[in-house]
Amino acid sequence: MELAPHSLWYHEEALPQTRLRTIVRRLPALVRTALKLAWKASPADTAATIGLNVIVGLLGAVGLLATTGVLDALLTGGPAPDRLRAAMPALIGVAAALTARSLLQSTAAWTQSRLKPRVDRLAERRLFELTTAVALRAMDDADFYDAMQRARSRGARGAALVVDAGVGLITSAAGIAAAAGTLAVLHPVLLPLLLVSVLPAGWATAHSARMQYQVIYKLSTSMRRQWILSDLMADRRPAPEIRAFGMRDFLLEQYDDVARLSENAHVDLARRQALARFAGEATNGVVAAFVYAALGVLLMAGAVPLAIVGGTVLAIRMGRSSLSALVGAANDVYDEGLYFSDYLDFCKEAEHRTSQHRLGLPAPEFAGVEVHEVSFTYPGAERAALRDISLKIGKGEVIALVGENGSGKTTLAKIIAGLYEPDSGTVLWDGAPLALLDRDAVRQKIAMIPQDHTPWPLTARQNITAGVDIDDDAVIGAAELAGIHRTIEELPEGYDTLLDPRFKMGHELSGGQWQRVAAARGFCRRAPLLLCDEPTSALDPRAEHAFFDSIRHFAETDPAAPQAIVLITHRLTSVLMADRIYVLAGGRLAESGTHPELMDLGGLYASLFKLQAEAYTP
Ligand SMILES: Nc1ncnc2c1ncn2[C@@H]1O[C@H](COP(=O)(O)OP(=O)(O)OP(=O)(O)O)[C@@H](O)[C@H]1O
Repeated sequence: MELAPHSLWYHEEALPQTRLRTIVRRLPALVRTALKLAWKASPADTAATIGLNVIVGLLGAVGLLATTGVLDALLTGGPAPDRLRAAMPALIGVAAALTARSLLQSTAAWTQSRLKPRVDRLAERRLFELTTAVALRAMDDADFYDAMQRARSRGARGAALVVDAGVGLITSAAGIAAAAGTLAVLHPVLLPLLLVSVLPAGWATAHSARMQYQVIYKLSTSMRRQWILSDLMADRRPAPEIRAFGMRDFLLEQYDDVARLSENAHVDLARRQALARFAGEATNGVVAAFVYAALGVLLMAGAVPLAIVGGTVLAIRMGRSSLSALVGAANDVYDEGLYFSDYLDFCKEAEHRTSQHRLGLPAPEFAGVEVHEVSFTYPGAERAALRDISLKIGKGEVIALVGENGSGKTTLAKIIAGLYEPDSGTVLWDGAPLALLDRDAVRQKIAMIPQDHTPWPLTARQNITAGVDIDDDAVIGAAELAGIHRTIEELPEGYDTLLDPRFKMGHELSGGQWQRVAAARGFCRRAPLLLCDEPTSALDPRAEHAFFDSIRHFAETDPAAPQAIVLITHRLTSVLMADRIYVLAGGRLAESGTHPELMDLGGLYASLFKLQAEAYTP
């Protein structure tokens, strides 16, 4: 399979939200949102950081005015000792203002650096609250996946960086206000000149940030693919297959393809950014020279008294550095704001895709599930995975879903479990439409042994309880039922053994053993409806037989046993005892009935069954 056409991994479309004007308009809202997040993370540190930085700015003005006072006293006529004596109070003022400024600056830096990890954690936590709650369908949507990747890789970190830049913006604004106040007293005409002098560099940095964001946006799919390939090449699970199939060169080629795309885009970006910087710096130098020349002319023309000259120069320098800091901070807010906007947009979209159905609760007694004319198509898929499916699962029944690969069995099970919402048709739980019920309450009534179970990097016990508070007896009971109790007991730390060899003391299980752990996780739930999606595909025949025997025994004897079981399997001998068998073909319901009825029908089921039976006949 060829996986590398660039159009698949590279977004060519325009990025309207990166226009400078749009972003400048969004700046206040971005800073406000980031500061709200900072406040939530730590009100004390946020208040201290902003308050201290504003005071630092004001102390700068006090220092400037005091310096002008010192110069004024020193440059006035009279004997030197008298001038020095007259300058003393202002000199003490300068020293006090500078010392207090430095101390407060260090304290502000400390409180600000305490904020960052807190905001980081809060933003990331929010992201994962949403990624674990969005409707499963969103996870199949490539656009949503890209947005999630952008929010994860840069966006969440952007929150703390926007907070930092926002604080920088406030700090430099306070510095400018201080310098502007001082300049207004000394010579106000210099202020607009200063503003003009920093604009070229400001434009250059904002422009290059925008170019960088555009490249990262366009590369987001290719970067995601690059990470996936990097993970595959440096992970232990695919390692045997890579070697056995000699896939190394092929994978490296695939990697080169996307990595080179990224490399070329970044090299080109570096060139364009350098050009923008050169242009900005060159213009900036010319404008700065003009500003100082204008000041020189004013001084020579005697427009400003000599005593004010020193203070004016210092105020210009302070104003200029504060303005550069302001442009820098605004640029950082803009730069990080682009990523933070991605994060905020993703959170909004994810909230939108998180369905909260809280209109009612499913009845405490399980009465049954009815699927009525359900159709479903995966996002971006051309063909429907399910078309007009209707079936019933009654209390006390074992229902089997069979059919060839891709016929829609797993999709149907996920719809019954409420993991996907059908495009049309309804699923009725105890007579009530699933869409109107409280999702969490419904999910507590369902246990699932999925086909694609996850080997969680947790202990054996946690792999079975899946985070639910369940007593040891129930855990052991479920493990016994799944036939994995003895294996777990023999592990070095028993149920407390970490099941992941990537960590020290971690232990690996075989494929069949993992499947039994997944089954134990399903049994442990003690839910009225148990959905088993090929629960024995990795088990040997003896184990498979024992597995179904123990489920039957469990269902007949244990009050905590499921009241209905849906079994998906390709081993048709396992469904002989089912109360009803539904046969799917190409997403449609082809046949239904008991085993004898379907055999009499002589249709798809009968032919599949005979085919399997023949395979065991010499
Ligand atoms: N996440 C997905 N996104 C898009 N299409 C999907 C997704 N999962 C399954 N499909 C498609 O939906 C159809 C039904 O798949 P499903 O997994 O339900 O079949 P199945 O009967 O369980 O197959 P198998 O016996 O191989 O497990 C298939 O054509 C498959 O390609």
